[in-house]
Amino acid sequence: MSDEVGDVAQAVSTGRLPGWDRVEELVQEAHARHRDRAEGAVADYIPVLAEADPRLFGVVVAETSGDLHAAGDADAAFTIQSISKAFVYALVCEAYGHEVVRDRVGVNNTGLPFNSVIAVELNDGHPMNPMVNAGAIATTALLPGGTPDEQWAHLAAGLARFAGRTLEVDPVVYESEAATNQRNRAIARLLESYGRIDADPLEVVDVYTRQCAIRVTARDLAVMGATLADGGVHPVTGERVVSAQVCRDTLAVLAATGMYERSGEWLFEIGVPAKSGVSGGIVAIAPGKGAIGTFSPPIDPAGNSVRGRLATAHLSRTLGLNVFASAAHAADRRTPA
Ligand SMILES: NC(=O)CC[C@H](N)C(=O)O
Repeated sequence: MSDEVGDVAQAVSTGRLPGWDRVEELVQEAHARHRDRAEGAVADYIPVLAEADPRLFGVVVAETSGDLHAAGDADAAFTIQSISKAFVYALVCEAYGHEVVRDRVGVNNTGLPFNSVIAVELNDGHPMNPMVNAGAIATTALLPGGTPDEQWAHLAAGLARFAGRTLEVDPVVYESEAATNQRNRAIARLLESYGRIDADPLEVVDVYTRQCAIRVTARDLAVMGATLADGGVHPVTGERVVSAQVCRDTLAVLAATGMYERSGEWLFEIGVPAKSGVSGGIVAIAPGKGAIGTFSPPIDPAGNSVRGRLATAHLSRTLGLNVFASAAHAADRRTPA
């Protein structure tokens, strides 16, 4: 029996996975083991992101009980970037429900980079995937509100409920991206040309650019993710942010598409739904248990933080978070020792 399968067997009899008794130590270990990794490069296509300190590295686990465990630069602020897509998606699902969002935005991986224009063309203008730019822009366009300001207010209030605190926009990152986001504007115009966006595309891109510039910490990401893990109830404030069904739908989409064209590899190796952003954040969600928030600016070619991936993999393995591990356990029970 493999260690992991053995851990799950023990968990079934004790009600708690063994790693959780050492969670504090394991978070420190995940940080210490990967602190000195030098692979990856800081994103520079948004000019100001290139100034990020590549040594920053924070790791936080938030349990659905509200207990938090942090190591390293857990409170360093950075812009949420694409991780906003997961939480805005949840807000839009909450407003319109499963069918509407599935039909308008889609739930499949495009298999192409997050800012691909070809992906839109290949699918008759259907964005397909809410976790890449085209789909996220189409999702933001659906936010409740009659004006961009009202839509922004809905978005900002929703993300604040996920975080349990008010989140600010980083004006420098917002300006830097707003001045250089011609590609996202082109994607929005393309969606418009296919009749996939009803609102003014440039106004939608402005709200989208602002949502990407919201400042968070690894601690915020862990807590926001733990709210999804907890069926939509914030583990610290106790507030219901979205319904349990919305969490289920959002986690399914993250599993399929949250790590861009590496989503399959991520699920295969690490086994938890997750979302990353180009500034170096990752949130990984263990349904019913909690979430891991990591931050470290150097990213791989797909746009996923290198140290964040390694730390999340370590914690998923040692805490027994892989959502498919119970299948291994079921098989093991039927195999005579
Ligand atoms: N992958 C990302 O984090 C991309 C977000 C970035 N704001 C963009 O639209 O290009």
